Amino acid sequence: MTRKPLIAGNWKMNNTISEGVVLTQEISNRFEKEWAEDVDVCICPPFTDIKPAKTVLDTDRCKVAVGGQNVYFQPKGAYTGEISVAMLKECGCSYCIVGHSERRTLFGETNEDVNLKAKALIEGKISPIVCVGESLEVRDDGAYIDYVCRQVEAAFAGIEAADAVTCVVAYEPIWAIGTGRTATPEQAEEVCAAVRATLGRLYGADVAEKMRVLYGGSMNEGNAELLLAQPNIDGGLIGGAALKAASFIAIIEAAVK
Ligand SMILES: O=C[C@H](O)COP(=O)(O)O
Repeated sequence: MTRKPLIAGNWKMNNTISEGVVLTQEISNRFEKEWAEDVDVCICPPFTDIKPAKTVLDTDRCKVAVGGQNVYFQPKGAYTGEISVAMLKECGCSYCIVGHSERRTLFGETNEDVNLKAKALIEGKISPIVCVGESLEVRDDGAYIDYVCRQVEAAFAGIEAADAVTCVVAYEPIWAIGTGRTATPEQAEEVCAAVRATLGRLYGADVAEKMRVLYGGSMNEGNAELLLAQPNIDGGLIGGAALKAASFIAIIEAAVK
């Protein structure tokens, strides 16, 4: 089956509102309307930039979606510094990243948190982009497939098939993030195929075949085409290369080919 690819740009903690508006405008100007038939595109700016970016895209009728980089699972209350699903929704978010390795390693996010966040997003009709991936230590130990598949199982615990199908999984080996050391297409495909097999065990092959599995980790305009040509890689979660309109657009073009 052919799955529509998703190219998601994770801006991380980059761009003030004014900088974010400029970048969004550049992306919007270069985004060809007909691409939207063949690829879904999303930008995930910092919280402060989401609404201004969405306004630019809406004004241009540009079919690039916006997403959050994180969310808290509680609906409201005394959770200083956190953002709810409803807040993301009102900013126009269609997607939200959960369990990014930077959240897991720098901010102590656990598999259980990721699961709760994914469930809250599903409830709010925002598609979670569930990030999984192993450290270099785990890879060198050789048990990386088991490790990643266990992260997938934990993230989807208690989520029904009808909801799982709205979710995206992003495989991001930590050793490839921001390092310029991309996984080879074969390395990325091996784990993305194992992720899909895990989804198949959880939900059956039909559901697993419909779900999108992305690769992330130093994807750029030079390596995107080969990575995206792999049968189990349905798009990319892009960090550094999403911060320049030209490179982000080149990756989108590689997905449309
Ligand atoms: O969310 C994006 C990933 O962490 C990849 O970042 P990167 O493309 O800068 O390696």
